[in-house]
Amino acid sequence: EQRKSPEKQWSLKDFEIGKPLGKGKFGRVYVARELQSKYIVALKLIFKEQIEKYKIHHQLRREMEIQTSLRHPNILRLYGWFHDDERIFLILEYAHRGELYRLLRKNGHLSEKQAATYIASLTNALAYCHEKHVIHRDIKPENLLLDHEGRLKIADFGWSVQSRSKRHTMCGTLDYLAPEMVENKAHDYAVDNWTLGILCYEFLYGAPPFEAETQSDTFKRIMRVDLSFPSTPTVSEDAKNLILRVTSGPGLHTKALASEDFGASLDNQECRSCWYMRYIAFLSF
Ligand SMILES: COCCOc1ccc2cc1OCC(=O)N(C)CCCNCc1c[nH]c3ncnc(c13)N2
Repeated sequence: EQRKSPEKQWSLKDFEIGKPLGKGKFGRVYVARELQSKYIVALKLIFKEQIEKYKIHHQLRREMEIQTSLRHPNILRLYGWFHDDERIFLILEYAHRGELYRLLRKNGHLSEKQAATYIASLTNALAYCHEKHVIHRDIKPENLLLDHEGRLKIADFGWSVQSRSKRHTMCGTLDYLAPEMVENKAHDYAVDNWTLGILCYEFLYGAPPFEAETQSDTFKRIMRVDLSFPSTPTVSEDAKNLILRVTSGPGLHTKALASEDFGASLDNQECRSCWYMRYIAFLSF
């Protein structure tokens, strides 16, 4: 019978390390070339002592299992991993044009067409994740990358969870968190939908809608959904309606969550959430 080839055991000697691509909370990312195939990848190095110190074994293992299982054009591939005495190495798809964040900061804000393209890619990637019961929970511009064709890739599923029930873990930077997250309440797929609205606002205006001097002020603004549209740059009514509709989104889902048969409703919740996401994708063209 066809024998499955044993998983190749990679090691550092299989790669030639290139320039650093950036430094994250738990590790650095480098461009690298696999010597045999000459294939260009990104290598993320995470020091084991950091994993011990921040006790992120489970989170990292869950993230690696999730990202390895996901296959979508807008989700950065995790091809495999290996480790030596002090480091873990993630072998990742390389995004040649780097972080969307830099493009946003360089241009100040994006055109509606560009914003709509990225939001549609994000929506499709998140709808795919939700169909596989994965909630990302930490979508922010730093984790959005662009490949050599300018196609959006979501990286860093550090806070993602395989979810069949309510989640209670507090995570993510405050700016992008939905009300039920900042209230540390049970949350579900809708939190990623909410973040789409926040990102859409940031793509079009150059800053997230609830930015404030202090975290507690941002917290209050999120809870009040205290969102307003500056007079410049000029943004179409359709785009504003999309943002308003999605940031009122948690209300829709929260009603379903509040119902005592939450578990049962989860299935329609999922299909509602996926329907909702596809609807957003349709709207954002
Ligand atoms: C536990 O970790 C899970 C995987 O997390 C990541 C995978 C790939 C990443 C970044 C990831 O996490 C975020 C992070 O480390 N930074 C914000 C610093 C580096 C920014 N990368 C910039 C970059 C430029 N071209 C790239 N092509 C592929 N991957 C890249 C980059 N970065």
